[in-house]
Amino acid sequence: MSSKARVLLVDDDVSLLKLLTIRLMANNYEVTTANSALQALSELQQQTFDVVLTDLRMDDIDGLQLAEQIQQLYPSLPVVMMTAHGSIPDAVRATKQGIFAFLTKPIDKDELIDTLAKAVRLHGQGQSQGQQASHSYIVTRSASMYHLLEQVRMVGATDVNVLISGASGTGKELLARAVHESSAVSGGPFVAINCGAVPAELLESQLFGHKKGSFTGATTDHVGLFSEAQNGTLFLDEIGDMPLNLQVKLLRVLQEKKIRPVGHSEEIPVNVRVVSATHKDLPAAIRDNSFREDLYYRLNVVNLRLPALSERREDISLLAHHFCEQIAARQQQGVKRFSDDAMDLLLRHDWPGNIRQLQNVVEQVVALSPGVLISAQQVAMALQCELEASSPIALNEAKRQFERQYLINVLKMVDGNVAQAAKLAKRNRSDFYKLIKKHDIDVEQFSR
Ligand SMILES: Nc1ncnc2c1ncn2[C@@H]1O[C@H](COP(=O)(O)OP(=O)(O)OP(=O)(O)O)[C@@H](O)[C@H]1O
Repeated sequence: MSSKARVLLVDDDVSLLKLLTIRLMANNYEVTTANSALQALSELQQQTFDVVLTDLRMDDIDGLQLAEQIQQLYPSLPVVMMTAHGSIPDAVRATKQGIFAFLTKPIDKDELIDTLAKAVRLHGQGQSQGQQASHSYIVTRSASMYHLLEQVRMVGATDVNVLISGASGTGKELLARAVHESSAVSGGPFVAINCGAVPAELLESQLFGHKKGSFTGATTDHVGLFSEAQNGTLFLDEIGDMPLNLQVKLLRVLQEKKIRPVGHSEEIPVNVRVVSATHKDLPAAIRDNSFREDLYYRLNVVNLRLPALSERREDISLLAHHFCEQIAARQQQGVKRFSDDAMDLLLRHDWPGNIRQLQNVVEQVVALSPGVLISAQQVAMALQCELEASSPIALNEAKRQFERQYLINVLKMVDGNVAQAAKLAKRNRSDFYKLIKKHDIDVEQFSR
């Protein structure tokens, strides 16, 4: 993203727009112009800004009404108002409305630059309207997310365990990082594990470590993730998938703040903040006895619920633009933009896969758009592909995919040693070889 502060300049006097643009660009601002309040509101949907500089008197919607809208939609975005000489009553009204400052025309160059610099610095510490200073990587303009980030800031000051709930792709890992960043252990490591993606029999050693020779495949000592996260945060994603026997062990670790690596006789003290997340309904899992109630209360001292993207539609355009900027920065290209029709399609979509799905769609359309402007047709095609990709697959195909992933996970754990992998999977070696062959897996890639 650009390091220049971004100004949205609004005036229906085109010659003044030109003059101020030159002045601001000469002072290292990135300027976008709008010759009406309506155009300004449309720019605000497409892009992020650090400050809005607007004229008071305009034809359709005047500067005060525009400021009112901005305050409702982007409460942290400062507005600086330009007024004609003599219109002080309006200007006073403007200050009362919480407008950052007013400048009297003809605009004094030094006062202009000075005021804008203060606005950018003081309001949002240089963050754009979609972001909050302390969580600059969480892009949002939604009131419910601001509320959530405020809760993150508050729990950050404590050392309580936090459970994040939310559908897949809503940003649970990002929020867990935000908890870590705002905590007293932010200088320590942030270590994440997806409890659902590791075979149950290996999860214990992944978490607590093991001693060489403590089980088949344990060819070296292994430092577990709790030790890796010492004096930092351990993020247990998909905690609802943790097997019951391990839930008991985890509960003990949380109570006693000590771990016992597999095969070790001694316990090791640990100082780790645990943040966990799930897309499952844990109270329902407690009712059907697949999740322990005592562990639930230990983990869920504070619950942070991430809303689905469809519950914060005001974030769609902002996130879409944010992802375009990320791609541009990564590929060192100019930023592509959505046509109005294309944005309309994004705004009307339901996003069952949430932000991750939006990110995929933006990646696709940016890659396939020949010009700077992304068309509605391209968005429609990408959404159709996503729909096809997310339609349920046949049971046989699902089994095949699971089996393949299982084999890969087990082989990874034992650095590609087929004999050990076969033992872990409780299969004889030749059966295991047949499975590897069936799935066309290259074992070599797992050996160190
Ligand atoms: N508010 C946000 N601002 C910017 N990027 C976001 C935001 N929320 C999510 N993302 C991005 O969307 C992607 C998905 O987010 P993340 O992995 O945190 O979701 P998740 O809920 O943990 O997903 P899953 O349940 O599939 O593990 C990531 O690339 C993340 O960086």
